[in-house]
Amino acid sequence: MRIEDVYIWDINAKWLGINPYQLMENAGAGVARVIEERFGRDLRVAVFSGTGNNGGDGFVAARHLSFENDVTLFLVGDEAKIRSEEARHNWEILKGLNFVKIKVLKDSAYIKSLDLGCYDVIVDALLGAGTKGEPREPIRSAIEKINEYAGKAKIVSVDLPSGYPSNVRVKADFAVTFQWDKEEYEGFERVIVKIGYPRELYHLVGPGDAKFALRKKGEHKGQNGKLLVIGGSEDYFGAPYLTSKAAGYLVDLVYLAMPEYSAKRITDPDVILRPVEGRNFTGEHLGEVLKLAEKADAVVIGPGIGLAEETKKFVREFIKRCERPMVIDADGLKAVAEDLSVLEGKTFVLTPHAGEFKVLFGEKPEGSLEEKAKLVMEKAGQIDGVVLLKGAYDIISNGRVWKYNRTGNRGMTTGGTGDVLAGLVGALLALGNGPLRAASVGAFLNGLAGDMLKEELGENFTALELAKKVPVAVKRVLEF
Ligand SMILES: NC(=O)C1=CN([C@@H]2O[C@H](COP(=O)(O)OP(=O)(O)OC[C@H]3O[C@@H](n4cnc5c(N)ncnc54)[C@H](O)[C@@H]3O)[C@@H](O)[C@H]2O)[C@H](O)CC1
Ligand SMILES: [K+]
Repeated sequence: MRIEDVYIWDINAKWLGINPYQLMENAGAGVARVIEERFGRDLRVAVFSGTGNNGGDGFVAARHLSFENDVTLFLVGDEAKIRSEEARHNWEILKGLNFVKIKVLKDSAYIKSLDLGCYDVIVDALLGAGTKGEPREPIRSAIEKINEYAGKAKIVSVDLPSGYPSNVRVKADFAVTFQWDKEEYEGFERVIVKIGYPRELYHLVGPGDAKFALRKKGEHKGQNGKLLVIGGSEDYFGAPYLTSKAAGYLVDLVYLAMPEYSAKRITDPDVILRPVEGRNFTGEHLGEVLKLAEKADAVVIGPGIGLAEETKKFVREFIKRCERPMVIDADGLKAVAEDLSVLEGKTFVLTPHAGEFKVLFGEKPEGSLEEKAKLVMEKAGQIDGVVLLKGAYDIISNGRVWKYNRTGNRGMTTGGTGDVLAGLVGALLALGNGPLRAASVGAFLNGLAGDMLKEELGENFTALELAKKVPVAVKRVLEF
């Protein structure tokens, strides 16, 4: 688990109804419990809190410790800067207590002259996962002051030693970190306390994942993703259009390569058409379409592309030569099913429904969510890529972990929602997300748009309406 997962889990926990106050209470209580387990009671404790949630954990720990210990809380910084509701809530409680002494150290002048010689334990709740760069004043002076007592007082850091990973960091005896160890942490002992996360959070895709996936990379045109959609045939033009329309809400530029025979049916200015000669894709189009892919950040291939032998060969040849992350969807999956080796060394997401999964891997996913997830994980591992199995609960795996998405409703069975999904996954790849996150968040947004449509129209809506609902779903996520 990485530090970034902390924020994703917190948002997803909130989405499950676990509020940040509970997490902070459990975090602070955990710190207090470990301190008393390790050092006993009747301690003289100095808690140093910053103005972020790391400090908030310190407020909670100070309150819990005050029950059987002598506690002084040093707020380092301006109390007006205490940011989150849950930290402020715990600060206000502390200010109302006589049995916790509070000293506000607004700037480093007050810190340099501090004498901490009388304390048995010093709690470092200055900086945590929200640290950016070298510690700035007055936090920096507080870190240096605490370090004067390393080896004399016991020093316990909340979540991580403040200042980590810079060299100006608290010399803690250990850190009490939350729920799980983080792969970025090293060089200090960690004691892990759980703060109430359910197992669900390992697997459930939520607004936390989506918020991270939707971060815009740059301000200039084209920096926020360019997607190439390859699809359409003499029989279908709607599918690749839906894919392109949906993607257009997330990335700057969408190019749609399709046979000119059906391309003339597309008049939407949001989609940049790149028609190819004839009625279906064939090997003769390979060179020009690979060139188009070079100018894109990601590719979706398959929607409405048809099952002509020549076309399936084109699809396999294209995949073999394409150097961009790809979504392979719909008829493209059937082309790939005939020779999975074309996927070797590629970055890709396959987006089968149960029937296409069977065509690809020879067995239909059956049984409980976990049983299906294990099968998806096994197959994704075999082809070393990401498989998004669409269903009432979408299941996503990269062969090592598995996620599931539970947004969406029966209205999504209408034709074309898979095309919309492929567009969202492709767009998220083009925004720079890895295939697991792109597939997971694509499924989440697709279903969320469907749920928002259902609120308005009931369960009868078209895929084009679904595509047009994407920006509202994105807005809902960013406001969460
Ligand atoms: N799920 C969990 O693990 C939980 C963790 N909790 C605690 O929350 C902190 C993260 O809180 P956050 O507010 O995001 O950030 P910090 O408190 O770490 O710091 C932000 C604070 O500090 C200022 N700041 C940032 N960088 C610097 C710097 N280099 N120098 C000086 N000041 C800096 C910034 O302006 C903010 O004011 C996590 O570590 C846990 O302790 C939750 O309480 C419970 C769930
Ligand atoms: K800390």
